[in-house]
Amino acid sequence: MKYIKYSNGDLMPSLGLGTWKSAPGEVYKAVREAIAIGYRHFDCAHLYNNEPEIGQAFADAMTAGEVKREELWITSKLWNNRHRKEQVQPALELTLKNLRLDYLDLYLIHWPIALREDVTFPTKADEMLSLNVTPLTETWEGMIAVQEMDMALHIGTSNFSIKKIKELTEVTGVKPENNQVEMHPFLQQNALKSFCDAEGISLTGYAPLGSADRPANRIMEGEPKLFDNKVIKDLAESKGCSVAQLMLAWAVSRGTCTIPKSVNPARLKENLEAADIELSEADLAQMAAVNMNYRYIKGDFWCLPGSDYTLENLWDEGV
Ligand SMILES: NC(=O)C1=CN([C@@H]2O[C@H](COP(=O)(O)OP(=O)(O)OC[C@H]3O[C@@H](n4cnc5c(N)ncnc54)[C@H](OP(=O)(O)O)[C@@H]3O)[C@@H](O)[C@H]2O)C=CC1
Ligand SMILES: O=C1CO[C@H](CO)[C@@H](O)[C@@H]1O
Repeated sequence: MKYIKYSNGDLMPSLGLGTWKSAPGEVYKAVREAIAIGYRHFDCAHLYNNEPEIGQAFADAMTAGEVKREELWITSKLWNNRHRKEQVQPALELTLKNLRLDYLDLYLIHWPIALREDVTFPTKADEMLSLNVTPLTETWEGMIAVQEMDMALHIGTSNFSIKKIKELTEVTGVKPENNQVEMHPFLQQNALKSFCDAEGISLTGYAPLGSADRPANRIMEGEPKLFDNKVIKDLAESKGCSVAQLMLAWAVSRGTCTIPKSVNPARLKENLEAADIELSEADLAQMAAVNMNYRYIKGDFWCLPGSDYTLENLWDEGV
């Protein structure tokens, strides 16, 4: 396993397990199996509605002596309807209770979007809060406070643009330590990566395999398919690995972290083993050429008519 080093020396395993869409009833088994075969990094979120079951799996694995808390890297995310400064601590307390933990390794602001407290997913503009009313810098101050209380050892953002990261840093003087964004061979995030590399901010890539199990209404007809790409397929064949493994090895080789989701024992193993596949400069150059800045999770679901959220001010620097 490769690791990403934080400024205090903490090490985040470069490959972790995603848990969005891992359904209650199956996520417990998946997490136990993952721990048993060597996963040590788990990506969670309040939104995923499965933190209690994941917490049970952590607790049982620790009781069984399979792993110690300090050997695990556990990330979770603040949902959009708890963006007021004073809401951050109670939101994190609930996540910690559900996950049966005393602290998180990393806590992220899930989206640069603010919602009314009683709304999980908005269907109309008046369920959203303008960033002029609930600015991201206010949410970030709440995140800084929970880090100071050691409830989260590290804090960061998700789905944040360069512009929004700069704004947080300029206003509060505290830089996010990690930004989690969609990233895979079709969306290589080169500008964001150069910025984060220069600033010492680690990047985690979500949907590293293209998120084929996302809700059907989020799948565009005719969208490009990573698993059908000839360059990726040929290179995987020449390396003697699967297409999924090549994409994960690519993410790890370029110094980013990747969090593929699976609830299938064979694929859990296949994905974990990808972290140890070495790619040459020539392999990386071939993969670089596959980029098409294609985003599967478009964020258009936030852009409700009458709200002040648009795709332009969500992504700032473009897709
Ligand atoms: N911060 C954010 O806004 C977001 C964060 N995320 C995080 O990122 C994680 C990963 O992204 P996600 O959207 O789940 O999508 P992924 O790109 O990880 O794809 C998951 C799909 O790929 C399948 N799969 C897994 N391994 C393989 C393999 N080796 N070969 C072929 N198919 C495979 C899974 O099926 P099966 O389970 O049956 O193996 C599932 O259908 C999430 O689970 C979540 O933790 C995701 C989206 C947004
Ligand atoms: O992590 C996530 C999973 O899916 C959600 C959408 O349905 C996203 O909002 C979110 O970022």
